[in-house]
Formats: sequence, C-alpha cells, structure tokens
Amino acid sequence: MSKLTVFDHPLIQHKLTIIRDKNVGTKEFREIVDEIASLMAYEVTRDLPTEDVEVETPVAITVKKQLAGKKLAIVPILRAGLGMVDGIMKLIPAARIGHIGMYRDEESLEPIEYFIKLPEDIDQREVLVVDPMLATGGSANMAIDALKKRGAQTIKLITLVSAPQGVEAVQTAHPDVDIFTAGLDEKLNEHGYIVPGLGDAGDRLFGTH
Ligand SMILES: O=P(O)(O)OC[C@H]1O[C@H](OP(=O)(O)OP(=O)(O)O)[C@H](O)[C@@H]1O
Ligand SMILES: O=c1cc[nH]c(=O)[nH]1
Ligand SMILES: [Mg+2]
Repeated sequence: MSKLTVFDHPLIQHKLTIIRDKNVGTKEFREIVDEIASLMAYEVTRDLPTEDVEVETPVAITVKKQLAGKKLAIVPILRAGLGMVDGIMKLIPAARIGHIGMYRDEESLEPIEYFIKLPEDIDQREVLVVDPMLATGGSANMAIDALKKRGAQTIKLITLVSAPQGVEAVQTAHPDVDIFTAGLDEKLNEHGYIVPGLGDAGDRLFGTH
C-alpha cells in the first residue's frame, strides 16, 4: 500500500486556509499556491540521495554532500497543476517538465485526456505528478497510467486538497505511488467537488469562473 503523507506544517496549513476562502482573488490564490508548492517540495524531496563531493571554500578543501544526480521530472495535470510548477522549480531548477492535459466531464466526472508531452527519458526520472485537487482520483489515475505506459517507474503524487475517495482510488490502482497532500478533506459533493475543498482550482488560478 502506498504511503499517504498529510502535511501538518503550520505554514502549509495557514496558507491552505487562506486560499480556501472564496473571497480570495486570483492573484493572491496563485501566489499562495506557488508558496505551498515550494514548501511541499521541500518535504517531498527529503529522501533524495546525496553523494560526497570535494569543494574548495575560500578557507580549505573539504568533502560535503550534493544531490546524487537523481533526475527528476515534474508533471502537472493541466490546467490546475500548472499553478504548482514554478514553486517546485524554485527548489529543483534542473528538473524537466512534462505536461498531461486532462479535464473532467461535468456529468460523468470521467477524465478526458487532451494532451501529453513528456521528457524522452521519463523512464529514468523520478516523477512528481502535481495537481491541486484529488477528488474522485480519476484524473490522477489516468495520468499515472499514461506515465507508466511510457516507462515511468518512480512516481509521487503531490496535491493540495484530497478527498478520501480519491486517495483510496489511487492507492488501490497504484499501490506503488506515494501521495503527499496539504489537506485531507471530508468528502465529495453530488457534483464531485471536494467538501469543504476550495472550489474549482483551475478556475480560481486562471480567473475563468
Ligand atoms: O480527481 P478527479 O475527480 O479526477 O478531479 C480532479 C481533477 O479536476 C480538476 O481538473 P478539471 O477537470 O477541473 O480541469 P482544469 O484543471 O482544466 O480546470 C483538478 O485540477 C483535477 O485535475
Ligand atoms: O473540488 C474540486 C474537485 C475537482 N476539481 C477541482 O478543481 N475542485
Ligand atoms: Mg477545473
């Protein structure tokens, strides 16, 4: 069974509470999603391997740690996942970025894929799939399926708000994929929105509601 990590860091919780407020506008929403993504990336990358390297300081030669060249790819699920990319890239600037375009059919809630473009060596990279919302889990599962079909082997899923149903769906379909989320909410409503959630993340990020 994959691991579920719910971040209880006070900064993450505080910032998530701010953007849940329906009166927060697009500019502030986008800025805070970016900040939360950075804070989450710091924790998600905690287990990256390091190696010893020699470095000459102005004072002496010493041996210290650097990242052991583990290659990463950040894969946002469009549109809303785009809002988390820059925040993660600030910490991991050498990561490659893949894109998976997907939207949920409003009636069936089934995801529909409309775009996919990944780094060619995706099979050699640890992949961070990012999407603010994990609701039914349909989109995340379809994105992970698409990644595995193209050879991705190590995948983590990073979300801001998750519904228990979505977590269970991903854990069942992909027990090898660890999930990191800033908030585990109560449930889904009859329209498939997370309750209490934060509404439609894509619309709030891009001002399209
Ligand atoms: O877990 P699920 O039930 O699949 O729902 C979650 C998906 O729904 C939202 O995208 P949406 O379909 O609104 O597309 P958008 O990002 O373009 O707004 C969200 O960003 C996820 O991708
Ligand atoms: O609550 C939800 C559920 C799916 N997608 C969103 O953007 N919000
Ligand atoms: Mg949307």
